[in-house]
Order: sequence, then C-alpha cells, then structure tokens
Amino acid sequence: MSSSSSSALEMEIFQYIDAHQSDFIKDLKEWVAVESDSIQPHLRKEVMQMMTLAADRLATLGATVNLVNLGSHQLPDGQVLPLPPVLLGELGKDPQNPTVCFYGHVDVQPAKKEDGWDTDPYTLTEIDGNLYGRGATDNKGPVLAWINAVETFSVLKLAMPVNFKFVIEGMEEAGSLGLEKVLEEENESFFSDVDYIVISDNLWLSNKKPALTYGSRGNACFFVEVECGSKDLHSGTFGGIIHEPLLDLIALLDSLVDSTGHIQIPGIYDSVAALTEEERKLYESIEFDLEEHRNNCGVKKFLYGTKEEILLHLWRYPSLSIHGIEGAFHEPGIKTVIPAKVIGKFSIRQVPNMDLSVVKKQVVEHLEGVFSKRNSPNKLKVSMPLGVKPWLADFNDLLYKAARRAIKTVFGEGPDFIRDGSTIPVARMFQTVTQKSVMMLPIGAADAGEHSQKEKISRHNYIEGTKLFAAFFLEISKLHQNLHETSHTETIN
Ligand SMILES: C[C@H](N)C(=O)N[C@@H](Cc1c[nH]cn1)C(=O)O
Ligand SMILES: [Zn+2]
Ligand SMILES: [Zn+2]
Repeated sequence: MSSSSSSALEMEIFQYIDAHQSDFIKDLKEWVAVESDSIQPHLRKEVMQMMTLAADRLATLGATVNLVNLGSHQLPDGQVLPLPPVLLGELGKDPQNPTVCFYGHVDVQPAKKEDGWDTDPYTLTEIDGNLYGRGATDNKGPVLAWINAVETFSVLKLAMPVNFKFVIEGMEEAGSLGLEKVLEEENESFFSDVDYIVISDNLWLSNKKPALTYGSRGNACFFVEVECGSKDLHSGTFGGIIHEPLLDLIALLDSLVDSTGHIQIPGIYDSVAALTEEERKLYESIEFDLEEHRNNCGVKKFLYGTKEEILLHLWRYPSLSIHGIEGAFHEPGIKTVIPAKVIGKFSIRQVPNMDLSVVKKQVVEHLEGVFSKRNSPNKLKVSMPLGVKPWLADFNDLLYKAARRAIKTVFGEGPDFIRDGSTIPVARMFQTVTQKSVMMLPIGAADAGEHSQKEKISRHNYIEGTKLFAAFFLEISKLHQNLHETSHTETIN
C-alpha cells in the first residue's frame, strides 16, 4: 500500500481492514465450504443454500434484500431443475451520493480432490500466503471483499460515500440462465437510479500488477451429437463392420481447428472488427511477462511468440476449444465397447463484431459438410445450447478514472488497461439493458487458477482487494460529486 498518497480517512479504513484479516478469511472459509457447483444437477441444493448465505450476510449489514425467483430450466436430458434466485440488494439512499451497483456470482465450477488438488477444494486452506479453495477467486473472494469494504464503513460509523446496490447470482458458470429477463424487468425500477456498474469476476494480466478490464469475449457453446442406434456394442462382435459414432465425431472435432490454432470454419473470421493503429499501440505499452504467463499456464510453449500476438489472440480474435465428449468411455482401465451415442462439446469465444446467429449457421454448415463426406449412416445433430455476446466499454469513463486512482492508492502503481479472453455474460447484458457504464475491477492475480485445480486467492490480494474497493467508493463519490457540481454551475451560468 502506498501510504504517502492515502488520506487520514483511508488510513483509518485500511488499518481496520488489516486488523480484521482473520475475520474476513473466516467468512471466505464458510462460503468456500458450500459446494455451490451450478453445473452438476445434484448440487443445485447447495447453490440455493449459498444464495441464502449471501442474502443473510447482506441483510446483517442492513441491506434490503430481495431474492427474485427465476423458475426452472430443462437440461438436455429432459430433467427439470429449479433455478437459484437472483439476489437484488440495496444499502443507502442518499440523493447526494452516486449509486454503484456491484455484480458477483456465488456459484462455482466443479472440483474434486482427485482432479489433482493438494487440499480439499471445499476447505479453504492457507499455504504460504495463498488461500486455496474452489471459488476463492471465482468469485466468492471478490464478492466478500466488496462486502467487507462496505462493512468497514458501517462498523467504523463512517458516512457511506456511495449508495450500494447488489446483483448476486448463482448460475454464472452455467451461462447466467434467467438473468437477462430480471435485468429487463428491473430496468425501470431497481436499475433506474444506478449510476455505475462494477463487476469483479476476472483476473489481472500478471501475478503482481493490478488491472482494469474494459472488454471481454463472448462464448458460443456447441453440442455435436452422433448416434448409430439405441445401445452400446461389443467391439469384437461389431467392430470393423459398422460406422462408429466416435470415429465420426473425432473426425468432426478434428476439422474445427488446425495445428496453428486457426479456426477452419469457413467465414468465421469475416466480421471480426479490424485492428486499429491506436489499439496496436495500446497493446505495445502493456506490461506482459510471457514467461510468467507460460508458468501460470503450465505448458511448454504457446502458439505465438510475441506479447502482441498473444494478447491479440486472447482478446481480439476468436478461439475454439474442445471441452469433452459425453458418452465416450473415460474411466481408468479398458472397456471394449463401441458407444452408441456420443456428444462432442466445444465453444467459440467470439469477439466484436461477430454475430451469434451467423456463427451458429457457419458451424452447422461446416459440420454437416464434413459429415456428408464420410458417407456415414449415423444420425448427426448440432445445437448451440448457449450463446453469450462479447462486451467492450469506453475506458475514458469516470468509473475507470476513479478505479485507477484507488488502485494507485492501494497498490502504489497504476493498472494495466486490459481486455479479457473469458466471458462474463452479464457484462454485455448490463450494457445493453441498462445503458449504464460498466467496468470490471478484478482483484485476482493471473495465477489464481480459475476453473482449474488448486484455485486460490492470495491473502494479499484478498485483503488489498478489500482496501481497493473501499478506496474506490471514496474516489467515485468525489469524482461524481465534482462532475455534478460542474454541470450544475454550467447550467446556472
Ligand atoms: C470469467 C468468469 N469468471 C468465468 O469463468 N466465466 C465463464 C462463463 C461462461 C462462458 N460460457 C459458459 N460459461 C467462462 O468464461 O467460461
Ligand atoms: Zn466467475
Ligand atoms: Zn468461472
């Protein structure tokens, strides 16, 4: 923390946060202990429990909390599951203050110790200053850091510099199902007095240097299903005489990307927004340690050798990843079977100005074309169960200025202005529906291991992140009031 640039008020707040680290970590431990995995149907109850825990925590702070029922959704196998409610919370209504709405999610990606964790993923464990646990960074830690910062003002009996609103959901990892409808329904009510929207659900670009994020890629998720009949078959009895679904599927999946990472679907790059000279220059000025990034990733070599190429391919160009095959034998040992039905799962991270319906058409036509050349009698079905649009904001907005100042105060250096290769569905929804300024203010470092084994948040990032949010409240309040005083004076003159 750079104390030279901190005010007496900030010092008081930061000292309180430092002194209460163990309480904040205890709260995170309690949240991580709930296996609120929104992907696996049998864990939906835990997601519900997690929503209640978050609601109780905010209510204890004095916030008004409304859990909005989203009804249910149907899984591809026909099973109907209740959706967790969306939490809309509110604290403070001072007309002098700006209203800042914070978004976060309390569901997590699946995790099992056997996947390769050193510790139980649902028991927050501190090792060498790192707090390991599923959801520590994605996204329970940042949600709690924001709440800790609000609580600090309250406990110290300090005047709240902003009015707070909260949108907390439990289905982000499954594509934020049901959320867009709530935003649309609440646009004229809950969101009507919101001035700014802040999301803290992504990572810095480096392990040490803070960042501010002004764009994220979208995601088009695909299922490609190949079926030969209703039952699995013995590979000794039928192998060699039938068109095997898994062979068809592997050929289809293999046709998607070449060995240089280039997507092979005709037309897919056609509408990608052209790179401007200004953008290229911006990328040149970003500090990015290729070696550190490679170490975080744990691979031997990247597809590209320069910083600019890597950033462009993470933020500015689409990428295609294959995630898995449902129905294929994947357990240890040998099972001499020919699976009757297999479903390949892949997704395309898309960028401005790609259109989701065009992407879908291109994918379907490409796969049908490849399949028809195989003369297979099997049944092919291609679907796009989820389509999320990319998001891009103007980083010259007041919101970014306030966050940059707060980062400088807490971390002693200004942030990298970055885009993100991953997807936060709500970012574009907020922008389109509410038309308010949206910013991503991450507190997780690049080595946090989101979605991976050994996910963590460092004690440093969690605690300094809490201070960052508190400093941000003060900065946005000042800048907002200055702006309004100036515009008021201009109106009078
Ligand atoms: C960045 C955020 N923490 C995250 O992990 N988002 C998910 C959302 C998603 C996209 N498609 C399906 N879910 C991600 O980027 O994978
Ligand atoms: Zn997340
Ligand atoms: Zn995630």
